[in-house]
Amino acid sequence: MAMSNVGIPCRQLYIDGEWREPVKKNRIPIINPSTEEIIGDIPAATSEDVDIAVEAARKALARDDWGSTTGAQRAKYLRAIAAKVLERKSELATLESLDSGKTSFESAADMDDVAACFEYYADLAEALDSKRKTPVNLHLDSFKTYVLREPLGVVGLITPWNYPLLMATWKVAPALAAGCAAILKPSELASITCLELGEICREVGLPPGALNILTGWGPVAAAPLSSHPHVDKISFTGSVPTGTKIMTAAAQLVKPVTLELGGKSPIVVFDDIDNLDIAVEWALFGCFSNAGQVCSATSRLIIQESIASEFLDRLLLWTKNIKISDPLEEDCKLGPIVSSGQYEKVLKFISNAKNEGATILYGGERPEHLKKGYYVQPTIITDVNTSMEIWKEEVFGPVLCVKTFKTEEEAIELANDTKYGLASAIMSKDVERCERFTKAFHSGIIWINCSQPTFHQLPWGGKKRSGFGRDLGEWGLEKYLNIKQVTEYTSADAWAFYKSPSN
Ligand SMILES: NC(=O)C1=CN([C@@H]2O[C@H](COP(=O)(O)OP(=O)(O)OC[C@H]3O[C@@H](n4cnc5c(N)ncnc54)[C@H](O)[C@@H]3O)[C@@H](O)[C@H]2O)C=CC1
Ligand code: BAL
Ligand code: NA
Repeated sequence: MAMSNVGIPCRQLYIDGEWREPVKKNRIPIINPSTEEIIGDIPAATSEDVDIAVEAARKALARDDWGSTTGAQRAKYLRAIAAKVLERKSELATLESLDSGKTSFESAADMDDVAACFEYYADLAEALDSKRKTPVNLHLDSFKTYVLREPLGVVGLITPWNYPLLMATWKVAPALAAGCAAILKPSELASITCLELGEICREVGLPPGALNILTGWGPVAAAPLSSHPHVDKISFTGSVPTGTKIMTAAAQLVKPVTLELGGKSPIVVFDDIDNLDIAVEWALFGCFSNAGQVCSATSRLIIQESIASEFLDRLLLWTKNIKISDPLEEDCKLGPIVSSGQYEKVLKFISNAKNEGATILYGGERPEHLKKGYYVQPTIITDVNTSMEIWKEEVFGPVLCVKTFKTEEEAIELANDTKYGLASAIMSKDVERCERFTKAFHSGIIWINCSQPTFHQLPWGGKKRSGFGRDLGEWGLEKYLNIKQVTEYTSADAWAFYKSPSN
């Protein structure tokens, strides 16, 4: 097994620019999914800590050192954070792998993306200064009007474990760029790197309270954010049931939410593709990267009947070639599932599929050479029908289900046959067909001749049960801004709607 000499830092909650022990002093063990061993612990916040953090955030907004900053000043903090992430890249990537089971390659790529995302929102923060006040010309002599873009206020950012620091960054970077004060609640299954973000913020001198980081159990440490009267918005990435709870709690206060939830995304492969292996690799990457724990994973392969048999043969060869190992081992391409709970859940999906009559073409079990750790073989399931659970529900593991089609109409019907609407992919060399599918797919993200490449300049989010609102790009910044109209009466004349008593 690959050994790591990176120590797990022991941290407290990051509140008001300092490390603070949680009021109830509880901690949660950190489990390395590759060894099943406890490798440290994280603080477990409760509603008492949430109250303290919200108060710190409110004070930060009221103080000049954060509340009156220009975008250019905030950009300096964001760039300093990006630089520190890169400085600590190798250590942070190892911590991410130890905590979540991500392969070292994927963790390192995440850290690059984290730094690039902070840099990107630094640019947008600077650009905000010239857009902060936009005059609107009504062509009236008696009125002067303009629109202000202001920070929305205190925002609660609740994030998952599949890309722990990256998903946090997708929310933290734009929230800080906008000038909000934020409370980040990462997943209890993988919080280490998010706590290190606290240390980085402390080191770069981010004003106290601008970002607070509370680790802990969702219902205890995150739910109070959704129902807190002084939290102005929730941005969430995670499961549909939790998203529903957050929206329900927030609705009581008419608090805006952004929800980035699950998916069961299709990848449609046509027989006109030039190169089978290239398409096979995208299908593989689309469902097995990050061990399939990707909200946008293209976990339904919809393949044209005429090439199905040849395609599946190649897919099988490529799948057998995937190195499954401790995520820190060189060339590892598939690490463990994040936790025992998620591991059991994935295996249950596979056994349910079998019981419902599907065929496990490959995988479906623990790899023989790995006796410990939450490892699942990359799994390909055929003989699937559209009423089966495996066709309908998000697995969040390396499990691909396959269906064939004959006509374009059938393909699009199968692709959209889902309650989710996050992403859709098409593989075809017919440009017009790709355009037709781009229009016909019911989702927020379309991939043409690829699956999963994600760029922080582009909007990220879905429709239907995959949620609403967008992370990333300029859309990811807008949602942390309050749009305020200002209307000034500039005439010296009376308004003269009422009859003046002095006449
Ligand atoms: N869209 C995505 O990227 C993700 C989807 N999922 C889906 O969710 C399934 C379950 O994974 P979980 O870790 O249990 O997801 P989850 O949705 O429960 O967890 C995500 C975040 O929500 C928090 N949370 C939990 N209960 C909460 C509550 N009542 N109020 C506010 N926040 C709460 C958690 O602490 C965590 O920070 C996965 O199998 C997968 O299908 C999970 C992670 C990411
Ligand atoms: N590609 C990362 C997006 C996600 O799984 O949330
Ligand atoms: Na962990």
